[in-house]
Amino acid sequence: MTAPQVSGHLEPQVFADYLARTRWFAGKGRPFTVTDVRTVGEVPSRVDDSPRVVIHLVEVSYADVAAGAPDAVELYQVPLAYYEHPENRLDHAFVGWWEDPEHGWVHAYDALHDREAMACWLRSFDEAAGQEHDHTVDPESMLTFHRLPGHDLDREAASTLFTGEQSNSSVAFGEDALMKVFRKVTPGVNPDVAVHEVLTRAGSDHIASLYGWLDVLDPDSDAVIQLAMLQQFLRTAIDGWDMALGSVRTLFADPELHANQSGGDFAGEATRLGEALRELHETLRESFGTETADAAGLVGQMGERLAAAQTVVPGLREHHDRLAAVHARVAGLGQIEVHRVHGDLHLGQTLRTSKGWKVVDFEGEPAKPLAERMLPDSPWRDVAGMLRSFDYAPHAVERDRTDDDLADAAMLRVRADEWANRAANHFLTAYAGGSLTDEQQILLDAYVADKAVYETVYETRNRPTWVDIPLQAVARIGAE
Ligand SMILES: Nc1ncnc2c1ncn2[C@@H]1O[C@H](COP(=O)(O)OP(=O)(O)O)[C@@H](O)[C@H]1O
Ligand SMILES: O=P(O)(O)O[C@H]1O[C@H](CO)[C@@H](O[C@H]2O[C@H](CO)[C@@H](O)[C@H](O)[C@H]2O)[C@H](O)[C@H]1O
Repeated sequence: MTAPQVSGHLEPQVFADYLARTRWFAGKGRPFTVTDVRTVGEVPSRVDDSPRVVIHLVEVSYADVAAGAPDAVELYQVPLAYYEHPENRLDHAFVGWWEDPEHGWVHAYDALHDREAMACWLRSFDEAAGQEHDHTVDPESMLTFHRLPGHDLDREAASTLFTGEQSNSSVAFGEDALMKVFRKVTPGVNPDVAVHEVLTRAGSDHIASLYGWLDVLDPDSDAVIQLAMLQQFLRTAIDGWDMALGSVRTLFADPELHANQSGGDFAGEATRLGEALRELHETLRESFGTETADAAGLVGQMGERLAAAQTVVPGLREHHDRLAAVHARVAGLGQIEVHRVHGDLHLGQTLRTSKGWKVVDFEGEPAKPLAERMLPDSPWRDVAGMLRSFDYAPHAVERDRTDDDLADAAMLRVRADEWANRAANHFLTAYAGGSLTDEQQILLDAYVADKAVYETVYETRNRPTWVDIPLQAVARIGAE
């Protein structure tokens, strides 16, 4: 079976120009060329007046690394809505136009911005229901819409594209469902889909249930590529990061009060978050099983990560010995338990709903290769991620302040530490069911160090003005 060809002139430069304008393209700071544009399928279920919705995979090659390096080539998904005439309402999502010998003039727009195009997508998911859980809607295009049983979609729901800071693109369908379209795609299973499928089947209370996903058999790699995921829309949920910032702002508004006296005290939520993570890890253990890993190997990996990070963030060098000493204590633990974990947990990946805390986005750290993100790891990696987030929240509020009253700033620094320590203590006690054992503390300290090092690289590359937050944390590690 061959992929359907869109004839005409799909100029790579059209896609290069568009990628450079998007939030989600991760190669904006690098010298890149679009080296291939593949058409992998057309979303079916059109009705009168709907556009053709054609899914393209755009291959991007980078000139700043040697050919063959892991990050020398990336693949991005760009679904386009094809119209015969210009659609002025979609000017902001215009990608390009060309003359197609078969279909005449094509005016192409990013399909995620277009309600007509998204309606085709939703209908395709809806039509996949009732076929056990797996139904090839259009064998010609090799696109497969999968559905899990248990939820009837609202077929008429209108789409709204999320506008937040995201590495992928999310579209809400009314109040019913949320579709995440993966932008940077990799042949093979996407961990977000895989983990959500298992946790949904296990009935976990701490995730948004998976309703379905879309994949395609890519003729070039001869592998399945997962393109999108449809899940429960937690429409009334509040982002954990926003909640934490709100709590800190309330504390800072009246710095005479201690964190435990503040009206916005976060301790109760931190406790509930700790309980939620404990239950989530239990379900992950039961569903995926556990293994043991050699602690010395872990120390080696952390050391390699630190060495690589120092080339990006030279300011880490002066902290190397203290960080390495914190890592080294893990070696004495022999074998440690590992299993499937979240892998990149922070407050921005948690949502507070009326039914408790939910965790989203199981893709792992975006910078890691897919194969590495699928490996089992210690649950203390997730715990450490949350502790780092508790440190970030007050410092993020502090850095936004314009008030230069020094006495006040010193007081706020005390309150910032108080807030972070209080949240961490409540979270840890709830997670561990009491005090940590020596072994748990050693693992936690090492993962906190490892995460802070990762963050210095992440911030240097993505938000250089934030890098002081993890650098200050690194300076404290092993020094107390
Ligand atoms: N099921 C959901 N219901 C409501 N909001 C969600 C849901 N899943 C994610 N979100 C919101 O969308 C944002 C982006 O989701 P995320 O999965 O982290 O995307 P990305 O992979 O692009 O970072 C999250 O920060 C969260 O606020
Ligand atoms: O959400 P992503 O999977 O894209 O995670 C990446 O971006 C996060 C920032 O959006 C980054 O998190 C860091 O900043 C957070 C505050 O914005 C803070 O709460 C986290 O503790 C801190 O690590 C994350 O590391 C990165 O992988």
